[in-house]
Amino acid sequence: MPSLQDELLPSTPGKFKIDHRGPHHRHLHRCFASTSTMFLWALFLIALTASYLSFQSFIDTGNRFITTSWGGIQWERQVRSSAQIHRSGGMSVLVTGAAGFVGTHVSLALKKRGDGVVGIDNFNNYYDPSLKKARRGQLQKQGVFVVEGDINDARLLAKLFDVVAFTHVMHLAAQAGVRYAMENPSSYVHSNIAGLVTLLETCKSADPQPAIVWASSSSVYGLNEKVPFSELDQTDQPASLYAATKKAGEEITHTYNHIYGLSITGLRFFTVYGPWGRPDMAYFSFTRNILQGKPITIYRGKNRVDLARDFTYIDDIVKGCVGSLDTAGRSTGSGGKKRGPAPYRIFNLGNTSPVTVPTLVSILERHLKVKAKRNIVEMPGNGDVPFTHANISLAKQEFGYKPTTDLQTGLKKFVKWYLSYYGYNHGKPVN
Ligand SMILES: O=C(O)[C@H]1O[C@H](OP(=O)(O)OP(=O)(O)OC[C@H]2O[C@@H](n3ccc(=O)[nH]c3=O)[C@H](O)[C@@H]2O)[C@H](O)[C@@H](O)[C@H]1O
Repeated sequence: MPSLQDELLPSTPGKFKIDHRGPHHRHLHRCFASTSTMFLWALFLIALTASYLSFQSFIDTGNRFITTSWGGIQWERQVRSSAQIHRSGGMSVLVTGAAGFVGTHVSLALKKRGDGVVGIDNFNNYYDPSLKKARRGQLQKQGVFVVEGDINDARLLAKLFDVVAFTHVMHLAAQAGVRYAMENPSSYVHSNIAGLVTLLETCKSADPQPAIVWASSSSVYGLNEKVPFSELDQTDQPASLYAATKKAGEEITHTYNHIYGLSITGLRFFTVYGPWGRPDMAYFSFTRNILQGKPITIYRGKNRVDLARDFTYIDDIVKGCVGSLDTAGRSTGSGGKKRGPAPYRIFNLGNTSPVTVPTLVSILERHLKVKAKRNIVEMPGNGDVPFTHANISLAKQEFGYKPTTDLQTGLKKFVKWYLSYYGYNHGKPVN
C-alpha cells in the first residue's frame, strides 16, 4: 500500500535515481520529501501566480487608461492649439461629426479663413471607417484636431468646454441614411435624439453658451406635396424614422432655445453630394457598381414616375453652413439660465433644381465612360419619398445663400476625386 508521502511525491524513476547520485541530490530529495515543505512550496507557487495575475490586470487597466482617446496634458494642448483663432473677429467652433462628409469640408473651410476648429467624431462603422480616417488625415494636415469620442459622452463634452470657450458649435454628428433606419432603428435614437440632448445639455450649462448650427434634413418634409418645399410648410408627415428623428431634433432644439436661451439654427440639407462623400449614398454606390460592372438598382415611384432629388453640391452646402455660423446671433443664457430671447432659425439648403435618378445615372455614365447595368424596381416602402425640391429664399435673404454648382459639374468633380482616391481598383472602366 503506498504511503501518503508516496502519493504526494512523483514516483518517477528519474527522481529516485537522483537520490543515489550524491549528497546534494540526497538533500534535495529530503527537502521535497517533507510534506510540510511541499505545502509551503505550494503556497509559494499559488502566491506567485496570484501576484502575477494581479500585476497583469494592473497593466491592462493601466493600458486602458493610457490608451483612452481623450484627456491628459498633451491632449489638452492639441485641443487648445486647434481652437486657436487666427483672424480678427474669428470664432472657435466645435464641429461634431468632423470626420464625416460635411463635417470635414466645413472644418477645412473654417480653418482656412482663420477660425479655431476642434472636431469630435466617433468613427463608427456605418460605412468604411478608413474613409473617415483619411478625411481626418486631411484635417490634421491643416491643423484641425479631431477628438475620437461620442456626443453621448457628457464627460468628454464638458471637458472640451472646460478647455476651450467655444463660441459656436457646428453639430453634424448623426446617424444618416434614410433606408438604414429600418435595419437599425436604435442607432438613430442614440445619435440623433440622445446624442443631441447630451450636446444641448452641455451647451446650455457652458459659460459663455455657444451658438448652435446643426444639420436637420430635407426628409422632414416627408410626404409634403406642395413644391418647392418651404420652411413654412407643415412637416408632420415623416416617411422614415430618420426623418422623424430629425424632426424631433427641430422640436428639441426649440425647447432649449425657449428655456435656456440657446441660439439655434437648423439646416435642412437636400441630398448633399461631392468629393469625399458618403459611400452609402446612391451617386457613390452607383459609381462603384458601374465601375465594377455590377448592376445598380434604380427605384421608381408609383405609376412609373421617376424619383427626383434636389441634389446639392458640397461647396454650396459649406457656404450655407459658414453663412449660418456668421449670422447665428448670440445665445443669451449663462449657467443654465436664460437672460432673454435668442434666435431660433431653420433654413433649407438645397439647389432648387431637382433631377431624376435615371438622369443622375446618365450623367455618371458619361463621366465614367461606362454603361450602367440598370435594374429598375418599384420603390419599396422603405422610407423613401418621391421627390424633394427646396425653396431657398429664406437662406438667400438671411445670408445671401446662392448655390452655383449644377449636378453635371458637381458629379464631374466627384468622379475625378473618386478615381484619384480609389483608382480603378474598384473596377475596370470599359472603353
Ligand atoms: O436630403 C436629405 O436629408 C437626405 O439625403 C440623402 O437621402 P436620399 O435623398 O435618400 O439620398 P440617396 O440615398 O443618395 O438616394 C437618392 C435617390 O436615389 C434613390 N436610390 C437610392 C439607392 C438605390 O439603390 N437606388 C435608388 O434608386 C433613392 O430612392 C433616392 O431617390 C441622405 O442619404 C440622407 O442622409 C439625408 O441627408
